[in-house]
Amino acid sequence: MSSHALGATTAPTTTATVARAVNLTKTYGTGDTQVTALDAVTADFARGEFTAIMGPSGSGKSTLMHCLAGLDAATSGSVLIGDTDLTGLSDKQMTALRRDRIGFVFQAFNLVPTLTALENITLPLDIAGRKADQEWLDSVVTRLGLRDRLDHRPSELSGGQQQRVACARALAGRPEIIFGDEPTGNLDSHSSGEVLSILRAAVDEFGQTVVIVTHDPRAASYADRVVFLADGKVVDELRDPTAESVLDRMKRLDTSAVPVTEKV
Ligand SMILES: Nc1ncnc2c1ncn2[C@@H]1O[C@H](COP(=O)(O)OP(=O)(O)OP(=O)(O)O)[C@@H](O)[C@H]1O
Repeated sequence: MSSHALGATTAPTTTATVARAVNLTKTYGTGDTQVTALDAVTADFARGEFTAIMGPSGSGKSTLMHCLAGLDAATSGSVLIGDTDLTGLSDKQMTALRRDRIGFVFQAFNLVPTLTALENITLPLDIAGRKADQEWLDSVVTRLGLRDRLDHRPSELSGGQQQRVACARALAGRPEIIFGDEPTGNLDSHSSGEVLSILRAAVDEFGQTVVIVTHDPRAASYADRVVFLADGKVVDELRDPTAESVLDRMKRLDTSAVPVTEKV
């Protein structure tokens, strides 16, 4: 690993908060069928921190992540990535922001089947017309154990290897923040552990900021902080989680819990 990569900070902005949701509300539908997916959520995500978002099914986890990542627009409230308020950005500006400043890891890997692992990793940079920082790319590929897999197509890789390629793709452009929507949802426990260790290392060794949605207390235990949602509200937060402490909070998570948005 090059000293270039170790301890590198990647975010060009000056604030310690990389992503911020302020009073974020998202409703679907109207009238009797209206659903409030997010109910005035305020949450900060600090640079160099790994956060897991948890909560019962339907509590708004994916909606929150999609709004934070500029994949979905909130009904009211705002989202900031660094110093940029996403509210009011044009589609073109939003596309450029997602491409240049955000990395994604999805449950379904989302690799292009006809491209090699290396071509998949550099695809977002190629589309953006940006040249890969070769030293950075080398350290990411080595750290993720993909050096001898770069010529393989996704169908020639295991699920865990495919997700490692997706992690490398997310890291390649040195984004300000990486979002993972159940990134281990399709993996066995061994491959899950590998991918989570990589996301952990991205924070510890590369200075990245990572936010994942997960249902798995063991996955959440890799994070520095767990934010719990229920009924579209932030209802709890846990620092330095263990699988046991997360499971315990999940059991106690009651939809009537008092929101503690001010803590987040
Ligand atoms: N496109 C949509 N149209 C209507 N309602 C939606 C839509 N997307 C989400 N919802 C509703 O918003 C609420 C929050 O959904 P969301 O997917 O964010 O929850 P979640 O916590 O991620 O759930 P899960 O753990 O099951 O994935 C749910 O009641 C859901 O039914």
